[in-house]
This record gives sequence, structure tokens and C-alpha cells, in this order.
Amino acid sequence: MSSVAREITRPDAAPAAIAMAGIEKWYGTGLSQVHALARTDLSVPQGELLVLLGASGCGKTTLLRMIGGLIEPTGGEMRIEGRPLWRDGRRQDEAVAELGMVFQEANLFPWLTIEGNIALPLELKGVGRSERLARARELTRLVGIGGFEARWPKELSGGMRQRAAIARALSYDPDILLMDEPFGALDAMTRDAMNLELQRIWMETGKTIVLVTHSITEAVFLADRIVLLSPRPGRIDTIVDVPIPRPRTLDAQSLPVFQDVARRLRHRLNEIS
Ligand SMILES: Nc1ncnc2c1ncn2[C@@H]1O[C@H](COP(=O)(O)OP(=O)(O)OP(=O)(O)O)[C@@H](O)[C@H]1O
Repeated sequence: MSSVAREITRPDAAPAAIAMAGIEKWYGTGLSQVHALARTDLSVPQGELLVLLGASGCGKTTLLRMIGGLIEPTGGEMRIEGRPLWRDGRRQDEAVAELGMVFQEANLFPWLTIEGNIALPLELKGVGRSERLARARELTRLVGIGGFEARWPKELSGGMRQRAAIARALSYDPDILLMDEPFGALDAMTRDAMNLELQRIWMETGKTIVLVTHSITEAVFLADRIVLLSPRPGRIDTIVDVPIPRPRTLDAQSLPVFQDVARRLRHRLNEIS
């Protein structure tokens, strides 16, 4: 039995937050087929902060979207907290309920206030107004935009809008947060601040996070483990542990261990790109 299969079936242990076995993705048909991701096995324990790193086009977004149930794999099995994400081509609601997503753009609705945006997923689920607003208020505080509930998205900076997007993804309290280049559109200083904030939010909530980035520095700063993907077709090349204690400050970047991990990743990325 493979280690992933063992983890799926072991009765005494909490299931992995995410367990994939033989997950694969082809896009298109015939001559225009693209093999985006080769058969991939990966298990993400509950509470881990895992980073997917790799060159452009190596399949990071494809893999993240398959974890999130936005794309159906061509082959293999994806389990979320022990439950299959797909059955007979149908996405399973109980698995999806544990998944929240954050993208590079905050994608807030301009005609809703910050509070209205954050509470929208709850409104769609039929949660009553007072409960929705209480939850939105709790989340604005968690992500550091308390007091901005009644503002419009255009009144907030890019970093604040991204905080609101994180709050919206957490509104229905999923156990797993999937983030696709969430800070890629921000300036360098805001990005550093958001990395610190994300670490704090992760430590406060105990969520499992899978985050996609091109940035080696961001990957080493945030990750418990970094999965380096190689291109054409995407496959796991290397998995690197980041043994730097938490909470990490930005000064951690000057630690020898930080620089050593970053150097190893940079060399390997150059070799495989
Ligand atoms: N809908 C699609 N149809 C056809 N090919 C696709 C589709 N989406 C992605 N691809 C191809 O699959 C491969 C992996 O793409 P993917 O977006 O997952 O990579 P990525 O590592 O996230 O890239 P980037 O870092 O540039 O966002 C690429 O060759 C891409 O061109």
C-alpha cells in the first residue's frame, strides 16, 4: 500500500487535511492536448502551511485548483479530510465546505461594503443577517481591518482588499485555505507585511494552508514544507522542510538556515527550468 493510501485508511489517526493519490491533469483533446500535471501523490497534514513553488507554467495553479475542486482531475483520487472530493464526476459538498480560496486579485464586489463582501458566502448559505454581520466583524478584526466594515472596496488599499478577501474565504470557517499568488500583485513592503499577517492568522486559527508562489523568499518565510514542481508535465521534483521556529520575523531572512534553503531551491529551480 502506498503511504498516501495508508494515511487515507489508517483508522486511529486523524485523516490528512488533503491526500492525493495519482492525481493527474490533461487539458484539451487530440493534438492540442497539454499534459499539465503528471501522476502526483501528496499528503498535507492538518494545520500545515505548505507552499507550492515552481517556474511559470509548471502546473501550480492547476494543482491548487484541483485541490479546491475547481478543476476535475483527469485521473487519481483527491481526498479532503478523508472524504473523496469527487464521486461519479460530481463534486462533493461536504468536502468543498472545508475549502476556502484566495486569488491574486481580491475580486471584491464594488457594490457591496467590505462587511457585505465578507458575509456574502454566508448570505448565499442562508445564514441570518445578525449572525452574518457578527461573523464579518469578528473576521475583520482577525485580518486587521477592524473598523472598515462599512467602507467600499475602492476606499481600501490593495493590501487591505486582500485582507478582506482572506476574511471572505474564512467566513464559513473552512479548515483549509488555498491561496494562489495571494500577494503577487502587491508592492514589496506590503507583501512583507502580508506575509507576517498571514503567519499570524495561520497561527491564530490553526488552518491548513496551501499557498502558490513564484517567490523563493516568500516560500521560505511562510512554509513548513515547500513542494518544488518541475515543468512539462508538472511533477513533484523536491520537497523541502523549513526548520525555522515560529513566529518568524522578517529578520529570519538573514539566518544561515533561511539562506541555505533559499540557495538550494534557487539552484534546483535553475537546473530544472
Ligand atoms: N484551461 C487550460 N487549457 C489548456 N492548457 C492549460 C489550461 N490551463 C493551464 N494550461 C496549461 O497547463 C500548464 C500548467 O498551467 P498552470 O497555470 O497550472 O501553471 P502555473 O505553474 O500555475 O503557471 P503560472 O505560475 O504562470 O501561473 C501550462 O502549460 C498551461 O499553459
